[in-house]
Amino acid sequence: MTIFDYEDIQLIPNKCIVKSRSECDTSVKFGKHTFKLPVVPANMGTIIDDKLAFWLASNGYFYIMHRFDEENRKEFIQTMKKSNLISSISVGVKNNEYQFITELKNENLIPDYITIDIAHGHSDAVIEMIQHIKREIPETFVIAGNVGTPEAVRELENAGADATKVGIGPGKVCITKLKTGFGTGGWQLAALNRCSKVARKPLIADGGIRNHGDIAKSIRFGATLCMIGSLFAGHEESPGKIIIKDGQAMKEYYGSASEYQKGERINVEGKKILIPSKGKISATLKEMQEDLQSSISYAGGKDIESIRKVDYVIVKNSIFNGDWS
Ligand SMILES: NC(=O)C1=CN([C@@H]2O[C@H](COP(=O)(O)OP(=O)(O)OC[C@H]3O[C@@H](n4cnc5c(N)ncnc54)[C@H](OP(=O)(O)O)[C@@H]3O)[C@@H](O)[C@H]2O)C=CC1
Ligand SMILES: Nc1nc2c(ncn2[C@@H]2O[C@H](COP(=O)(O)O)[C@@H](O)[C@H]2O)c(=O)[nH]1
Repeated sequence: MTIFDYEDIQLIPNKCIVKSRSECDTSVKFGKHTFKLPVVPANMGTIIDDKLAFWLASNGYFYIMHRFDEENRKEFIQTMKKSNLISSISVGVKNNEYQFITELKNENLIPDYITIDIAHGHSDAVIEMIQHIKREIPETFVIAGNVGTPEAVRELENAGADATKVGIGPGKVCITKLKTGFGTGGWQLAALNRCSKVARKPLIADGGIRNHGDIAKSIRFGATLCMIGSLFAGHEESPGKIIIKDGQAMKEYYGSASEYQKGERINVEGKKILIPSKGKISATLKEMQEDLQSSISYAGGKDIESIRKVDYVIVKNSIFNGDWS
Protein backbone atom coordinates (compact mmCIF):
# COMPACT_ATOMS: atom_id res chain seq x y z
CA MET A 1 0.00 0.00 0.00
CA THR A 2 1.50 3.37 -1.02
CA ILE A 3 0.99 5.98 1.65
CA PHE A 4 0.91 9.72 1.01
CA ASP A 5 -0.88 12.85 2.10
CA TYR A 6 -1.70 16.21 0.53
CA GLU A 7 1.78 17.71 0.91
CA ASP A 8 3.43 14.67 -0.71
CA ILE A 9 1.57 14.96 -4.02
CA GLN A 10 1.99 17.21 -7.03
CA LEU A 11 -0.33 16.98 -9.99
CA ILE A 12 1.28 17.04 -13.44
CA PRO A 13 -0.01 19.66 -15.91
CA ASN A 14 -1.53 18.93 -19.30
CA LYS A 15 -1.66 21.29 -22.28
CA CYS A 16 -4.02 24.18 -21.61
CA ILE A 17 -7.16 24.39 -23.77
CA VAL A 18 -8.64 27.65 -22.47
CA LYS A 19 -7.72 31.27 -23.24
CA SER A 20 -8.63 32.44 -19.76
CA ARG A 21 -9.09 30.69 -16.41
CA SER A 22 -12.49 32.34 -16.22
CA GLU A 23 -13.67 29.81 -18.84
CA CYS A 24 -13.15 26.96 -16.34
CA ASP A 25 -16.31 25.72 -14.65
CA THR A 26 -15.94 24.78 -10.96
CA SER A 27 -19.55 23.71 -10.46
CA VAL A 28 -20.48 20.27 -9.21
CA LYS A 29 -23.68 18.22 -9.19
CA PHE A 30 -24.36 16.56 -5.88
CA GLY A 31 -27.68 14.81 -5.44
CA LYS A 32 -30.37 16.69 -7.34
CA HIS A 33 -28.64 20.06 -7.10
CA THR A 34 -25.67 21.80 -8.67
CA PHE A 35 -23.36 23.97 -6.56
CA LYS A 36 -20.74 26.59 -7.43
CA LEU A 37 -17.83 24.78 -5.75
CA PRO A 38 -17.01 21.18 -4.75
CA VAL A 39 -16.58 22.37 -1.19
CA VAL A 40 -18.69 22.33 1.98
CA PRO A 41 -17.88 24.06 5.29
CA ALA A 42 -17.62 21.52 8.11
CA ASN A 43 -20.82 20.85 10.05
CA MET A 44 -19.28 22.12 13.27
CA GLY A 45 -20.46 24.61 15.89
CA THR A 46 -17.68 27.14 15.24
CA ILE A 47 -17.92 26.87 11.44
CA ILE A 48 -21.59 27.19 10.54
CA ASP A 49 -24.81 28.56 12.00
CA ASP A 50 -28.31 29.27 10.61
CA LYS A 51 -27.33 32.65 9.25
CA LEU A 52 -24.29 31.42 7.34
CA ALA A 53 -26.23 28.38 6.08
CA PHE A 54 -28.86 30.76 4.70
CA TRP A 55 -26.20 32.90 3.02
CA LEU A 56 -24.42 29.88 1.50
CA ALA A 57 -27.64 28.37 0.14
CA SER A 58 -28.80 31.74 -1.21
CA ASN A 59 -25.50 32.15 -3.04
CA GLY A 60 -25.34 28.73 -4.69
CA TYR A 61 -23.02 26.93 -2.27
CA PHE A 62 -23.66 23.59 -0.57
CA TYR A 63 -23.86 23.60 3.24
CA ILE A 64 -24.53 21.10 6.02
CA MET A 65 -25.97 22.52 9.24
CA HIS A 66 -24.45 20.94 12.38
CA ARG A 67 -26.49 18.79 14.78
CA PHE A 68 -25.66 20.51 18.07
CA ASP A 69 -28.76 22.70 18.29
CA GLU A 70 -31.28 19.86 18.25
CA GLU A 71 -34.32 21.94 19.25
CA ASN A 72 -33.88 24.34 16.35
CA ARG A 73 -33.67 21.83 13.51
CA LYS A 74 -37.35 21.76 12.50
CA GLU A 75 -37.61 25.54 12.48
CA PHE A 76 -34.41 25.67 10.44
CA ILE A 77 -35.85 23.33 7.79
CA GLN A 78 -39.07 25.37 7.71
CA THR A 79 -37.19 28.63 7.19
CA MET A 80 -35.12 27.20 4.35
CA LYS A 81 -38.17 25.67 2.67
CA LYS A 82 -40.17 28.90 2.94
CA SER A 83 -37.26 30.67 1.24
CA ASN A 84 -37.04 28.04 -1.50
CA LEU A 85 -33.53 27.12 -0.43
CA ILE A 86 -32.06 23.67 -0.01
CA SER A 87 -32.39 22.21 3.48
CA SER A 88 -29.42 20.21 4.74
CA ILE A 89 -29.13 19.07 8.35
CA SER A 90 -27.14 16.63 10.48
CA VAL A 91 -28.27 13.90 12.85
CA GLY A 92 -26.61 11.54 15.31
CA VAL A 93 -27.57 7.95 16.04
CA LYS A 94 -29.04 8.06 19.54
CA ASN A 95 -32.63 6.87 20.18
CA ASN A 96 -34.20 10.34 20.07
CA GLU A 97 -32.90 10.80 16.51
CA TYR A 98 -35.12 7.95 15.26
CA GLN A 99 -38.16 9.73 16.64
CA PHE A 100 -36.94 13.02 15.12
CA ILE A 101 -36.81 11.48 11.62
CA THR A 102 -40.31 10.06 12.02
CA GLU A 103 -41.56 13.49 13.14
CA LEU A 104 -40.05 15.07 10.02
CA LYS A 105 -42.02 12.60 7.93
CA ASN A 106 -45.27 13.17 9.86
CA GLU A 107 -44.93 16.96 9.69
CA ASN A 108 -43.92 16.88 6.03
CA LEU A 109 -40.63 18.60 6.78
CA ILE A 110 -38.50 16.53 4.43
CA PRO A 111 -34.92 17.85 4.22
CA ASP A 112 -33.11 17.68 0.89
CA TYR A 113 -29.97 16.32 2.58
CA ILE A 114 -29.31 14.59 5.91
CA THR A 115 -25.79 13.88 7.15
CA ILE A 116 -25.32 11.17 9.76
CA ASP A 117 -22.44 12.64 11.71
CA ILE A 118 -20.55 10.38 14.08
CA ALA A 119 -16.88 9.73 14.72
CA HIS A 120 -16.80 6.02 13.88
CA GLY A 121 -19.27 5.62 11.03
CA HIS A 122 -18.46 2.01 10.17
CA SER A 123 -20.98 0.69 12.67
CA ASP A 124 -24.39 -0.93 12.92
CA ALA A 125 -25.59 2.28 14.58
CA VAL A 126 -25.02 4.20 11.33
CA ILE A 127 -26.28 1.38 9.10
CA GLU A 128 -29.53 1.23 11.08
CA MET A 129 -29.95 5.01 10.93
CA ILE A 130 -29.41 5.01 7.14
CA GLN A 131 -32.07 2.31 6.82
CA HIS A 132 -34.47 4.20 9.09
CA ILE A 133 -34.12 7.43 7.10
CA LYS A 134 -34.53 5.60 3.80
CA ARG A 135 -37.64 3.84 5.11
CA GLU A 136 -39.24 7.00 6.50
CA ILE A 137 -38.18 9.69 4.02
CA PRO A 138 -36.67 7.92 0.99
CA GLU A 139 -36.46 11.10 -1.09
CA THR A 140 -33.86 12.63 1.25
CA PHE A 141 -30.23 12.33 0.10
CA VAL A 142 -28.27 10.61 2.90
CA ILE A 143 -24.60 11.33 3.59
CA ALA A 144 -23.08 8.88 6.09
CA GLY A 145 -19.80 8.91 7.99
CA ASN A 146 -17.14 9.18 8.95
CA VAL A 147 -15.15 6.23 7.69
CA GLY A 148 -11.59 5.47 6.61
CA THR A 149 -11.73 2.16 4.74
CA PRO A 150 -13.11 0.71 1.48
CA GLU A 151 -15.00 -1.94 3.48
CA ALA A 152 -16.87 0.79 5.34
CA VAL A 153 -17.73 2.64 2.13
CA ARG A 154 -19.19 -0.56 0.66
CA GLU A 155 -21.25 -1.34 3.74
CA LEU A 156 -22.71 2.15 4.08
CA GLU A 157 -23.49 2.34 0.36
CA ASN A 158 -25.12 -1.10 0.51
CA ALA A 159 -27.21 0.06 3.47
CA GLY A 160 -28.54 2.89 1.30
CA ALA A 161 -26.20 5.85 1.84
CA ASP A 162 -26.15 8.18 -1.17
CA ALA A 163 -22.68 9.50 -0.30
CA THR A 164 -19.98 8.62 2.22
CA LYS A 165 -17.72 10.95 4.15
CA VAL A 166 -14.07 9.81 4.46
CA GLY A 167 -11.73 11.00 7.21
CA ILE A 168 -11.00 9.71 10.69
CA GLY A 169 -8.78 12.10 12.54
CA PRO A 170 -7.05 14.27 9.90
CA GLY A 171 -8.78 17.46 11.11
CA LYS A 172 -6.93 20.51 12.40
CA VAL A 173 -8.60 20.37 15.82
CA CYS A 174 -8.64 16.60 15.97
CA ILE A 175 -6.75 14.58 18.58
CA THR A 176 -8.17 11.15 17.69
CA LYS A 177 -4.78 9.86 16.51
CA LEU A 178 -3.15 10.92 19.78
CA LYS A 179 -5.97 9.70 22.02
CA THR A 180 -6.72 6.37 20.28
CA GLY A 181 -3.87 5.52 17.92
CA PHE A 182 -6.36 5.14 15.03
CA GLY A 183 -7.26 7.03 11.92
CA THR A 184 -6.32 8.48 8.56
CA GLY A 185 -4.40 11.46 9.98
CA GLY A 186 -1.14 11.76 8.03
CA TRP A 187 -2.37 9.60 5.12
CA GLN A 188 -5.84 11.02 4.48
CA LEU A 189 -5.30 11.42 0.73
CA ALA A 190 -4.14 7.80 0.36
CA ALA A 191 -7.12 6.63 2.44
CA LEU A 192 -9.43 8.56 0.14
CA ASN A 193 -7.70 6.95 -2.85
CA ARG A 194 -8.29 3.46 -1.41
CA CYS A 195 -11.95 4.23 -0.72
CA SER A 196 -12.43 5.57 -4.25
CA LYS A 197 -11.43 2.18 -5.70
CA VAL A 198 -14.66 0.64 -4.41
CA ALA A 199 -17.06 3.59 -4.18
CA ARG A 200 -20.07 3.52 -6.51
CA LYS A 201 -21.48 6.77 -5.11
CA PRO A 202 -19.92 10.16 -4.28
CA LEU A 203 -17.25 10.49 -1.60
CA ILE A 204 -16.67 13.56 0.55
CA ALA A 205 -13.04 14.08 1.61
CA ASP A 206 -13.31 15.35 5.18
CA GLY A 207 -10.46 16.97 7.08
CA GLY A 208 -6.82 17.81 6.51
CA ILE A 209 -7.24 20.36 3.75
CA ARG A 210 -4.74 23.15 4.45
CA ASN A 211 -4.36 24.84 1.06
CA HIS A 212 -6.70 25.51 -1.85
CA GLY A 213 -4.63 23.21 -4.07
CA ASP A 214 -5.65 20.33 -1.79
CA ILE A 215 -9.16 20.61 -3.27
CA ALA A 216 -7.87 19.62 -6.72
CA LYS A 217 -5.80 16.85 -5.14
CA SER A 218 -8.90 15.51 -3.34
CA ILE A 219 -10.80 15.46 -6.62
CA ARG A 220 -7.91 13.66 -8.34
CA PHE A 221 -7.99 10.97 -5.67
CA GLY A 222 -11.73 10.37 -5.79
CA ALA A 223 -13.65 13.08 -3.94
CA THR A 224 -16.81 14.68 -5.29
CA LEU A 225 -16.80 17.27 -2.48
CA CYS A 226 -14.34 18.41 0.19
CA MET A 227 -15.49 19.18 3.72
CA ILE A 228 -13.34 21.92 5.20
CA GLY A 229 -13.15 23.30 8.74
CA SER A 230 -10.01 25.31 9.53
CA LEU A 231 -9.85 27.24 6.23
CA PHE A 232 -13.42 28.43 6.88
CA ALA A 233 -12.85 29.26 10.57
CA GLY A 234 -12.15 32.81 11.71
CA HIS A 235 -14.30 34.69 9.19
CA GLU A 236 -16.64 37.53 10.16
CA GLU A 237 -19.59 35.18 9.65
CA SER A 238 -18.00 32.23 11.52
CA PRO A 239 -19.84 31.53 14.79
CA GLY A 240 -16.64 31.14 16.88
CA LYS A 241 -16.19 33.60 19.77
CA ILE A 242 -13.81 36.55 19.18
CA ILE A 243 -10.80 36.61 21.52
CA ILE A 244 -8.26 39.43 21.62
CA LYS A 245 -4.76 37.99 22.02
CA ASP A 246 -1.68 40.26 22.14
CA GLY A 247 -3.82 43.01 20.59
CA GLN A 248 -4.89 40.82 17.65
CA ALA A 249 -8.47 39.70 17.02
CA MET A 250 -8.72 35.91 16.92
CA LYS A 251 -11.67 33.51 16.61
CA GLU A 252 -12.21 30.23 18.39
CA TYR A 253 -12.26 27.01 16.36
CA TYR A 254 -12.95 23.86 18.37
CA GLY A 255 -13.63 20.20 17.66
CA SER A 256 -17.12 18.72 17.81
CA ALA A 257 -15.73 16.11 20.21
CA SER A 258 -13.94 18.70 22.35
CA GLU A 259 -14.99 19.59 25.89
CA TYR A 260 -16.03 23.03 24.55
CA GLN A 261 -18.68 21.51 22.26
CA LYS A 262 -19.64 18.67 24.59
CA GLY A 263 -19.78 20.78 27.76
CA GLU A 264 -18.03 17.99 29.66
CA ARG A 265 -14.71 16.15 29.58
CA ILE A 266 -15.94 12.74 28.44
CA ASN A 267 -14.65 10.84 25.40
CA VAL A 268 -12.83 13.97 24.29
CA GLU A 269 -11.20 13.67 20.83
CA GLY A 270 -11.01 17.34 19.88
CA LYS A 271 -9.26 20.53 20.97
CA LYS A 272 -9.64 24.31 20.65
CA ILE A 273 -7.39 26.65 18.67
CA LEU A 274 -7.47 30.35 17.87
CA ILE A 275 -7.52 31.47 14.23
CA PRO A 276 -6.61 35.06 13.27
CA SER A 277 -9.70 37.01 12.23
CA LYS A 278 -10.02 36.80 8.45
CA GLY A 279 -12.66 39.06 6.93
CA LYS A 280 -15.57 37.91 4.85
CA ILE A 281 -16.15 34.28 3.84
CA SER A 282 -17.19 35.46 0.35
CA ALA A 283 -13.58 36.59 -0.26
CA THR A 284 -12.23 33.14 0.66
CA LEU A 285 -14.83 31.40 -1.54
CA LYS A 286 -13.93 33.70 -4.45
CA GLU A 287 -10.24 32.93 -4.06
CA MET A 288 -11.00 29.18 -3.80
CA GLN A 289 -12.95 29.42 -7.04
CA GLU A 290 -10.13 31.28 -8.83
CA ASP A 291 -7.56 28.77 -7.59
CA LEU A 292 -9.71 25.82 -8.66
CA GLN A 293 -10.28 27.40 -12.08
CA SER A 294 -6.52 27.59 -12.36
CA SER A 295 -6.22 23.91 -11.30
CA ILE A 296 -8.68 22.97 -14.05
CA SER A 297 -6.65 24.89 -16.62
CA TYR A 298 -3.44 23.08 -15.51
CA ALA A 299 -5.35 19.79 -15.84
CA GLY A 300 -5.90 20.68 -19.49
CA GLY A 301 -9.66 20.88 -19.27
CA LYS A 302 -12.64 23.14 -18.75
CA ASP A 303 -14.40 21.50 -15.83
CA ILE A 304 -13.82 19.55 -12.66
CA GLU A 305 -13.96 16.18 -14.44
CA SER A 306 -10.69 17.03 -16.19
CA ILE A 307 -8.83 16.87 -12.86
CA ARG A 308 -9.87 13.27 -12.16
CA LYS A 309 -7.38 11.58 -14.46
CA VAL A 310 -4.28 13.79 -14.35
CA ASP A 311 -0.94 12.17 -13.62
CA TYR A 312 0.81 12.88 -10.37
CA VAL A 313 4.11 12.39 -8.60
CA ILE A 314 4.82 11.57 -4.99
CA VAL A 315 7.47 13.98 -3.74
CA LYS A 316 7.80 12.97 -0.08
CA ASN A 317 9.43 15.65 2.06
CA SER A 318 11.11 17.25 -0.95
CA ILE A 319 9.23 20.53 -1.40
CA PHE A 320 11.58 23.31 -0.28
CA ASN A 321 10.21 26.02 -2.54
CA GLY A 322 6.78 27.33 -3.30
CA ASP A 323 5.63 27.15 0.33
CA TRP A 324 4.16 30.01 2.38
CA SER A 325 7.30 31.09 4.28
N1 LIG B 1 -14.03 12.93 11.69
C1 LIG B 1 -13.41 12.59 12.78
O1 LIG B 1 -12.28 12.15 12.76
C2 LIG B 1 -14.06 12.72 14.10
C3 LIG B 1 -15.13 13.50 14.25
N2 LIG B 1 -15.71 13.66 15.47
C4 LIG B 1 -16.89 14.52 15.57
O2 LIG B 1 -17.22 14.72 16.92
C5 LIG B 1 -18.63 14.69 17.10
C6 LIG B 1 -18.99 13.71 18.17
O3 LIG B 1 -18.80 12.41 17.65
P1 LIG B 1 -19.34 11.11 18.37
O4 LIG B 1 -18.57 10.96 19.63
O5 LIG B 1 -19.32 9.99 17.42
O6 LIG B 1 -20.84 11.49 18.61
P2 LIG B 1 -21.79 11.12 19.76
O7 LIG B 1 -21.17 11.54 21.02
O8 LIG B 1 -23.12 11.63 19.39
O9 LIG B 1 -21.77 9.53 19.64
C7 LIG B 1 -22.59 8.91 18.76
C8 LIG B 1 -22.93 7.53 19.28
O10 LIG B 1 -21.91 6.65 18.87
C9 LIG B 1 -21.30 6.07 20.02
N3 LIG B 1 -19.89 6.06 19.73
C10 LIG B 1 -19.08 7.10 19.48
N4 LIG B 1 -17.83 6.69 19.24
C11 LIG B 1 -17.87 5.36 19.34
C12 LIG B 1 -16.89 4.35 19.20
N5 LIG B 1 -15.60 4.66 18.94
N6 LIG B 1 -17.26 3.07 19.37
C13 LIG B 1 -18.54 2.76 19.67
N7 LIG B 1 -19.52 3.68 19.82
C14 LIG B 1 -19.18 4.95 19.65
C15 LIG B 1 -21.67 6.95 21.17
O11 LIG B 1 -21.76 6.25 22.39
P3 LIG B 1 -20.69 6.52 23.57
O12 LIG B 1 -20.45 8.01 23.60
O13 LIG B 1 -21.37 6.01 24.78
O14 LIG B 1 -19.47 5.75 23.17
C16 LIG B 1 -23.03 7.44 20.78
O15 LIG B 1 -24.02 6.52 21.10
C17 LIG B 1 -19.23 14.39 15.73
O16 LIG B 1 -19.66 15.60 15.16
C18 LIG B 1 -18.09 13.81 14.94
O17 LIG B 1 -18.16 14.12 13.57
C19 LIG B 1 -15.22 13.05 16.58
C20 LIG B 1 -14.11 12.27 16.50
C21 LIG B 1 -13.46 11.99 15.24
N1 LIG C 1 -11.12 13.83 15.61
C1 LIG C 1 -11.93 14.88 15.56
N2 LIG C 1 -12.30 15.34 14.35
C2 LIG C 1 -13.12 16.36 14.35
C3 LIG C 1 -13.60 16.97 15.52
N3 LIG C 1 -14.44 17.95 15.18
C4 LIG C 1 -14.48 17.96 13.83
N4 LIG C 1 -13.68 17.01 13.33
C5 LIG C 1 -13.40 16.69 11.93
O1 LIG C 1 -12.51 17.67 11.39
C6 LIG C 1 -13.02 18.11 10.13
C7 LIG C 1 -12.46 19.47 9.74
O2 LIG C 1 -11.09 19.35 9.49
P1 LIG C 1 -10.16 20.58 9.05
O3 LIG C 1 -8.80 19.95 8.92
O4 LIG C 1 -10.67 21.08 7.74
O5 LIG C 1 -10.19 21.62 10.10
C8 LIG C 1 -14.52 18.07 10.36
O6 LIG C 1 -15.26 18.12 9.18
C9 LIG C 1 -14.68 16.76 11.12
O7 LIG C 1 -14.71 15.64 10.29
C10 LIG C 1 -13.18 16.47 16.76
O8 LIG C 1 -13.51 16.98 17.85
N5 LIG C 1 -12.33 15.43 16.73
